[in-house]
Amino acid sequence: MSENIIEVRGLRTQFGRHVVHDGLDLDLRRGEILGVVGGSGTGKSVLLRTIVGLNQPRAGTVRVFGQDVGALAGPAREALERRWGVMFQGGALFSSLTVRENVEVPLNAVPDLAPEVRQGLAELKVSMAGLPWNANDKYPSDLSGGMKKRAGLARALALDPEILFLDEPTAGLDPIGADAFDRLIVELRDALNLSVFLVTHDLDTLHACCDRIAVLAEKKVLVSGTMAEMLQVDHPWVHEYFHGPRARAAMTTGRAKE
Ligand SMILES: Nc1ncnc2c1ncn2[C@@H]1O[C@H](COP(=O)(O)OP(=O)(O)OP(=O)(O)O)[C@@H](O)[C@H]1O
Repeated sequence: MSENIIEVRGLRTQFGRHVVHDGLDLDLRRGEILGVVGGSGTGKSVLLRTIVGLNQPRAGTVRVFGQDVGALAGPAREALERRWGVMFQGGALFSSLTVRENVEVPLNAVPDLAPEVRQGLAELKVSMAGLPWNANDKYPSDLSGGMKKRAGLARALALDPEILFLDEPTAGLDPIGADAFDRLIVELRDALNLSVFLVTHDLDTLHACCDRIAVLAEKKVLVSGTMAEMLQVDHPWVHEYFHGPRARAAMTTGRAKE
């Protein structure tokens, strides 16, 4: 079995009196694409943000590459953070910067990088994310939703991460755009040896991309496993999710064949 590169144990997160996670355990294995699903508000995005250290848990540990994220500070924490890239919902781009400049932002942290090298690296990532050359000089307001997501992906790839976190990458895309994005995720994983933590509601993405699925419910990861294993789970929400009409459509037709 592959090594766990993320291990979340006994995680508790809460905002005021609202407990989002309680006793949550989760693993991400090296090289896999893990789909994280769950009803609205079950804490998928909060889990992503907690793993990357943007949200402070009340209890539990998050270990990435064997290191306790919460216990690291300063240069050690920055070095760990350079090993992952995050694509937030909607791309979370700086509106006053062009696409290339957005992708250059993480590269600014690399010491002694000549401006033309930084620019060239940013352009390479823009192209790897499947954007045309002329997208480099565009501002986020000039981009379609799908292009914004690709620009966000390019920025997440800027520092050659080993782990890619994707928050609802296909939300709001048309079926053809979403299918292309699914294929891009798999191609990038294969080409760059990435491990991918992918928050999604998209059943087609689960079928097309994910090696394993983790279901968030009842404040924890209720079950995790392959799609075949999910289909055997008889918890009411899990059963409805994986056997409902949309699930049947995703299983029998798939977006690519629509
Ligand atoms: N900064 C915050 N302050 C207070 N509450 C928050 C904060 N961030 C998230 N929450 C709450 O935590 C819960 C989980 O939010 P989260 O965005 O993780 O859900 P989700 O599973 O990603 O939902 P969706 O599928 O709708 O995007 C929600 O009830 C949300 O309102």
